[in-house]
This record gives sequence, structure tokens and C-alpha cells, in this order.
Amino acid sequence: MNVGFIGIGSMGSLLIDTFIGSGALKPSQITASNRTYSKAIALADRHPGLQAVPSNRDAVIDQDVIFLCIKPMEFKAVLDQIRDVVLPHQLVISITSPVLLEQLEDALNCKIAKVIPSITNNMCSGVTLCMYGNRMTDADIIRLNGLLSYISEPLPIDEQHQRVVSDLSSCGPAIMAFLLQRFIDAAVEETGLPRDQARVIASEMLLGTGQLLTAGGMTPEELQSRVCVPGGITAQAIALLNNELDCVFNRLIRVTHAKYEEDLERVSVSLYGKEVNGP
Ligand SMILES: NC(=O)C1=CN([C@@H]2O[C@H](COP(=O)(O)OP(=O)(O)OC[C@H]3O[C@@H](n4cnc5c(N)ncnc54)[C@H](OP(=O)(O)O)[C@@H]3O)[C@@H](O)[C@H]2O)C=CC1
Ligand SMILES: O=C(O)[C@@H]1CCC=N1
Repeated sequence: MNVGFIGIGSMGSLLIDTFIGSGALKPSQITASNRTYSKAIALADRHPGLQAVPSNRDAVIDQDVIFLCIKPMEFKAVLDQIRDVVLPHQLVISITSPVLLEQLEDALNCKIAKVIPSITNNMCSGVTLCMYGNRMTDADIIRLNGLLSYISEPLPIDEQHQRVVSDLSSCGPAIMAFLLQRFIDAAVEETGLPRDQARVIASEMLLGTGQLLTAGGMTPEELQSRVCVPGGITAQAIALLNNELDCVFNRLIRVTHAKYEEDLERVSVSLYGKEVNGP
């Protein structure tokens, strides 16, 4: 399988590093282009055998699968550039939620999928959220899932739910890291505990908690009840959080969805000159 990447920023380069590191792909199977070409050259230096190409069209030609790792407002320009070199047997994969499967199928005469990754995939952990376009066959889906399985648990989802599941899977690591950072800051400020020590302890705690909630088979409710000794200390902390957080996560989901709706509208206007309905 030959795989092209258009865009090697945070997520494009993470996917390439992890596909290579996990043994899913050899560098010689990968061709990459990027707006700032020098970054593609630097990536090729890091992975001898990987081919850096100066144009997005060159990242499409002769590839079986092409990942578009660019931001929503960059799609119009890239789709216009690659439209006439894409062939029907090729699979183009977007990693961006506000560009719809239907819009991609409209723009390109090939197979289309959307795969929303997560920074956790860098550790060959977490899920990749998969949406398959109408032109994909069962064999295409099996092949794509096979590739993604090296770095994640591929999870088919309905495009209608892509925002909220992306919040959990892809925004979630930043949200959890933010909460952990605030927990660490408070421990340091309130007690003078050395920051490095607090960071190691808190990070190991988060890893173990994740393992209990996955391999350990515990639900979040069960985990809390095992830790909150009746009449004990943790219960005091949970009661405080319960009062103070109130509807904060509901508000968080409303905020991400409002931004998503705004992006959908901007993408639609950039592609068609007008807004069309979401999934
Ligand atoms: N970061 C994350 O955790 C996740 C991100 N995503 C999605 O992935 C997408 C990309 O995010 P991320 O990697 O973080 O963003 P970055 O800004 O880090 O990367 C975007 C890359 O696209 C390149 N680019 C822009 N325009 C073009 C063009 N016309 N041709 C070729 N390359 C171009 C940029 O090049 P240049 O070097 O010139 O800037 C840059 O390297 C976003 O839509 C995001 O929503 C999805 C899941 C998780
Ligand atoms: O912040 C963003 O827009 C992207 C979407 C998912 C994770 N990062």
C-alpha cells in the first residue's frame, strides 16, 4: 500500500511517525507534501526512504490512500489542486470533522472516508473515529481498518455524532491534561510540593485510572465508589467538585458544537458560495 499525506503539521506528522513506528508502513511507502515544503524535507530526513514532494498533486499520483491532514478552511484550495489527478480506485481520507463526506464525494471522483484521530494514537492507544463514504466497498473498509488497527481501535461512527465523539476522543486529551495541570498547580501552590514530583505522580495516576476504566473493566461510577471510603477524605473532594462544576461539561459541549457549526458554515461557503445543511 502506498500512502500520500497532504499536510504534515501536528496531526499529519504524528500519524506518519506512528504508522512508521508501529510497523504499519515503511517510510518508502509514504509520500508527503506540505504548504511549507521545508517541513516535508525535514520529515524525509527523519525517516530515510520517505519521499517529500513539492506539490499536493505529487502526493496523490500513484498512491492507494491519501490522507488530507489540513484545517477546514484549507480544503477548498487543496481539493481544487488535486481534483483532476485523483482516480476512482484511490481512497482519500480527511481527518477534519467540519468537511462532510458528501462534500468530499462531490469534489472528488474517488472513494472517500473520514477518520478523526486522537493524539493518544501516538501511543498506539485510543480510538480512531471512522466514517465511510458511499463508494467504499467492504474490502476497502477492512483494508482501512487494518491500517488503523496498528495505531488505534478503529471505531465506526455516524457522521451525525462526529462532533460529540470527537470532543471525547480528540479534544478529550487536552481537556484532561488541562484539569491535571490545574490539579498539579494547586498541589504545588498549596503545599510547596516540588512540581516535577507532582507531575510524575499525577500522570502515573491518570495512566492507571485509564487502565482501570478499560482493561480493568470498571465504570467511572464503580471506580469512584471504590476510592471514596465512606466517611473518608475523597468523598469530601468529590462533593466539592459536584457543587462547583455544576453544568460545566454541558456548557463545554455547547461551546464546541457552536464552533463546529460556525466551521461547517464557513467551509460550505468556501466550497459552494453558500451554506448547506449539516449531516
Ligand atoms: N491536533 C489534533 O489533536 C487533531 C486534529 N484534527 C484535525 O486535523 C486537522 C489538522 O490539524 P493539525 O495537524 O493539528 O493542524 P496544523 O496546523 O498543525 O497542520 C496543518 C498543516 O497543513 C499544512 N497546510 C495548510 N495548507 C496547505 C496546503 N494548501 N497544502 C498543503 N499543506 C497545507 C500546514 O502547512 P504549514 O507548515 O505551511 O503551516 C500544516 O503543516 C484539523 O482540521 C484538526 O481539526 C483531528 C483530530 C485531532
Ligand atoms: O482543536 C481542534 O480543532 C481539533 C479537533 C479535535 C482536536 N483538535
